[in-house]
Order: sequence, then C-alpha cells, then structure tokens
Amino acid sequence: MTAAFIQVDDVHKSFDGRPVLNGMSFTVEEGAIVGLLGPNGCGKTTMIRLLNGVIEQNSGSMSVAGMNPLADGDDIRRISGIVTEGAGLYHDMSAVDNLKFFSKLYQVKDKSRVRELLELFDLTEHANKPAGTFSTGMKKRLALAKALLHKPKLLFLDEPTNGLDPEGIRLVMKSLLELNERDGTTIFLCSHVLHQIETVCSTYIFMDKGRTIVTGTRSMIENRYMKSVELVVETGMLPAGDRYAGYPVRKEGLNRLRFSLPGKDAIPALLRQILADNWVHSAEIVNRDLESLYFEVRKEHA
Ligand SMILES: Nc1ncnc2c1ncn2[C@@H]1O[C@H](COP(=O)(O)OP(=O)(O)OP(=O)(O)O)[C@@H](O)[C@H]1O
Repeated sequence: MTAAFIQVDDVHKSFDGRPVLNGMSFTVEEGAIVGLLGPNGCGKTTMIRLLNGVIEQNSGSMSVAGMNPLADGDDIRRISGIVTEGAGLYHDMSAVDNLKFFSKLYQVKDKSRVRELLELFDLTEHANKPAGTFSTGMKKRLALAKALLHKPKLLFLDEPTNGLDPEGIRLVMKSLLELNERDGTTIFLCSHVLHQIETVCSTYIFMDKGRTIVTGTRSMIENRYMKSVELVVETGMLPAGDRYAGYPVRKEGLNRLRFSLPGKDAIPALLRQILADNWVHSAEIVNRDLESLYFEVRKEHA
C-alpha cells in the first residue's frame, strides 16, 4: 500500500485553552482534489495552518509528503502553494512586480512563468496596476497566480472562489481541474459553496466541532448516508394511487412524478415499466447533490 500524501492522526489544537480541533484524523492520496467541509468556525482554516506548519498542534501527528509540518515547514512550503483570505500580496506593487518578487523568493527559473500565469488568470491587461487597486476577485486571481508560480505539488485553498464573479469562478474551477489532470497537483480546499466544489472534488472530509465526522469519495459517502433516491420523472403516465411499482410516488407538477426509491439499482426496472405504457422524456435524481449529502451527514451526526 502506498503511503498517504497527507496523514493526520488524532490532532488536537486549542487557542488560549479553548479547544478548536478535538481529534481530526484523515488521509489524502496524492493527486486527489479534496474538499474539507464544515460549518463556520469548526476549524477548517486552523487545519490548513497546522498542515503548513504555521501553528503547532497540542497533540496528535501529521505528515505532508512524508514531512512533519512542525520540523519541515519550510520544505513543505517549497512544494506547496497556499491561497487564504489574507492573500499575502504587496498592495503598493503592481501585479507583475508581485509575481516577479515571489518568483525570486521561490527561486522560479522559468522566465515565462509570470506572463503565463497573468494570462491564465486573465490579468495581463492589469499587470502594471498596483495590486491594492484591484477588486476582491482580481486579488483572488492574483493570489492564485502567486500560489502557482513554483508549480507546487500541493495546493491549499481556503475559500478559493470568495469574491469572484461567475466568469472568475468558472475560470478558477477550470484551472484547478486542468492543473490536477495535467500535473497531478494535489488540491486541498475548503469552501462553503458546495455546488461549486462538487464539480472538482474527488474526495471529501466532513468535519464538525473540530472533529472529522466522515471522509471518503463521493460515492462512498453517498452509499453510507443517502437512505433514499428521489427520482423525478417527466412522463405522461399517471399513477392510480400513491404507489407505483411498489415505490411511493407523488405528482410534482404537470407531467412530473417524484419517486422515492431505496437505491439507484431500482431505476432501470422502474423506467422500463413506465416506458412499457407511456412516454418518458427525462429522469433526474434530485437529492444527490453535495448540499443534500452535507445536510444528511450533519443530521446523522447532530
Ligand atoms: N489565532 C487564534 N487565536 C484564537 N482563536 C482562534 C485563532 N485562530 C482561530 N481561532 C478560533 O478557532 C475557531 C476555528 O476557526 P477557523 O478559522 O479554523 O474556522 P473555519 O472552520 O475556517 O471557519 P470559517 O468557515 O468561518 O472560515 C474559531 O472560533 C476562531 O475564532
């Protein structure tokens, strides 16, 4: 078995005697895009800061790419990029000068990298303006460019789409997927905007009150927590009562029926039975989005 890229075992962290993390444990495989999810104040940013070696845990152990964040923080930062709320940009310096400055700091040899990233994040025409005059979204894109200068193997993103407009969100999400597919970059991100991150994440860590409550791939978590599949079928069929083919059904508007099924496996036979008598134009599972899953998991661990 290959060792996990990130390994966190029973980590506890308090601030001024107030516990914030109370036993975080999870692993992240190399090349994964992982979403750390949980309500405000549950300790997500604290977890990212611990993994970067910026702060020290009270107990428990962590390893990032085989290194200990406390002892090898500088080495971890050499192979990782981070984007947090504070962005860490020099506001008096232009976008291009910020990137040139950090290129030197990260010892980036590739002279075309700054231009390439300005282009990628749609900042070329603003390259010579001071970063302090940028909108929130532009600062966020510049912070992402900065984090990617040295082609990190690992990227930590705290609310990466905060302040971005719809074009910016699409651009950033597309760039993250490309980065992951092309370079195998491992991405560890936290966000509250679940419908955005579900388009990129392969794995999730759900946390609450400073603890991991569940980790795994989307389908692993779905299989464990989703008790029913809610299927909305667009059809001309009208059921005689409140059950059809043995499953509860109710009308959801013109030509729309909502079935409660025990699992996805029930779908083909159900659709075959309806199609034998009538037309079907569409069938959609309506309770399998990440938000439904998030609430289901939280309900079970309340
Ligand atoms: N340096 C610090 N000193 C004291 N308390 C802190 C410090 N850093 C974080 N905290 C507290 O730890 C708790 C967790 O904060 P953290 O920022 O990790 O949560 P979060 O899950 O990222 O929240 P959000 O979703 O709102 O971003 C909060 O109550 C916060 O006030």
